[in-house]
Amino acid sequence: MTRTPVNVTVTGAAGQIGYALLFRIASGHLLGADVPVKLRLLEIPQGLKAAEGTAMELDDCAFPLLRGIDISDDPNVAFDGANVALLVGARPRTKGMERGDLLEANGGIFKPQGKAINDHAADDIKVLVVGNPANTNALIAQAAAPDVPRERFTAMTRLDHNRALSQLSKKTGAPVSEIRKLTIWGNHSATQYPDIFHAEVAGKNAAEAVNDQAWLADDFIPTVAKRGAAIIEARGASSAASAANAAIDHVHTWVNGTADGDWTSMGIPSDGSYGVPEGLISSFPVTIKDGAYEIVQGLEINDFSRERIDASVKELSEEREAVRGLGLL
Ligand SMILES: NC(=O)c1ccc[n+]([C@@H]2O[C@H](COP(=O)([O-])OP(=O)(O)OC[C@H]3O[C@@H](n4cnc5c(N)ncnc54)[C@H](O)[C@@H]3O)[C@@H](O)[C@H]2O)c1
Ligand SMILES: O=C(O)C[C@H](O)C(=O)O
Repeated sequence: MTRTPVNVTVTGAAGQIGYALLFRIASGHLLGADVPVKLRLLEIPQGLKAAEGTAMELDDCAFPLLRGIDISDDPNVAFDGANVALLVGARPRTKGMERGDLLEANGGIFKPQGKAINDHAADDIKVLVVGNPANTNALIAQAAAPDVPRERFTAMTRLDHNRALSQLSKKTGAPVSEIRKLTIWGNHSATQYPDIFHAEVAGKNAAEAVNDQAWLADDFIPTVAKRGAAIIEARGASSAASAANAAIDHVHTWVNGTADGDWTSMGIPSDGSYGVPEGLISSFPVTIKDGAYEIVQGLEINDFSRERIDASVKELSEEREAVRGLGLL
């Protein structure tokens, strides 16, 4: 049976994450080995030539699933008919820039993109925001798209989730495949809280298996939370292939579901669960079935976790207030 291609829009397509992402989307890793895709690349005018070069390389791969590539600097064109949107392009923080300036500059990107999604995307649109500050950029785009169900706007914390899996695997010696139910709570920032109290390593409670509070507080949590900065320090550029990989994982799991007995972490609009104020786009443990996610309910949150979740959520609330103050919500 011939399937209709899925339209996948990628913003910031000429950037370093874009370069690591597009080939994997075109080869079937995003949606599945039997799902044809059409790529819609959005760039700013200065990025168009490089995006065209990437498109030439995509052509040269002769990917059987790739049914077309369109390139534009107009969000209204790039999001037309989009089924999946990966919002990667963002304004990076530069020297001397205050947080308010950064939020304002990103408002200038994510507000018009949200409006273009509202006006032109397909009814089943799923949006993943990767560009930082990802959670609040997702909130800005969502606010500009009142006709799109709000749960379709998500922010990426899957890279943090994957980083936490890897660190826990190194500590316990168990392969990543034997670790389940890890959670990233809060913001994709240094305040995020990677939680192993409900995680399992080879079927045993992870916190009990580790049994090392000092490692948890002084090594694991800061290593995961500050990994982005450590990569920048080491590479001289922010994470790209691992970020692209996490974006693939995020959408693949959103479309295909979580495994039985496991969950994943996604930045999603809060429904008030776990004391996270309603509407904030915060990371939660989620299970996914038939393309719809649900927050895992009923987890007992100990004092150690509560304090850290609250700190990250406070930061998200402050970011929301700041963009409200800028008239972006
Ligand atoms: N959530 C996460 O886990 C995570 C991880 C890594 C990086 N990031 C973020 O992802 C973003 C992209 O990273 P990168 O390394 O690819 O950056 P990059 O600078 O290499 O590429 C960004 C691209 O976006 C383009 N761009 C800028 N404004 C645009 C707009 N309005 N429309 C379309 N394109 C636009 C630029 O021209 C550039 O080509 C950054 O904000 C980075 O901080 C997030
Ligand atoms: O781009 C950054 O500031 C870091 C990035 O969000 C990461 O977690 O690697």
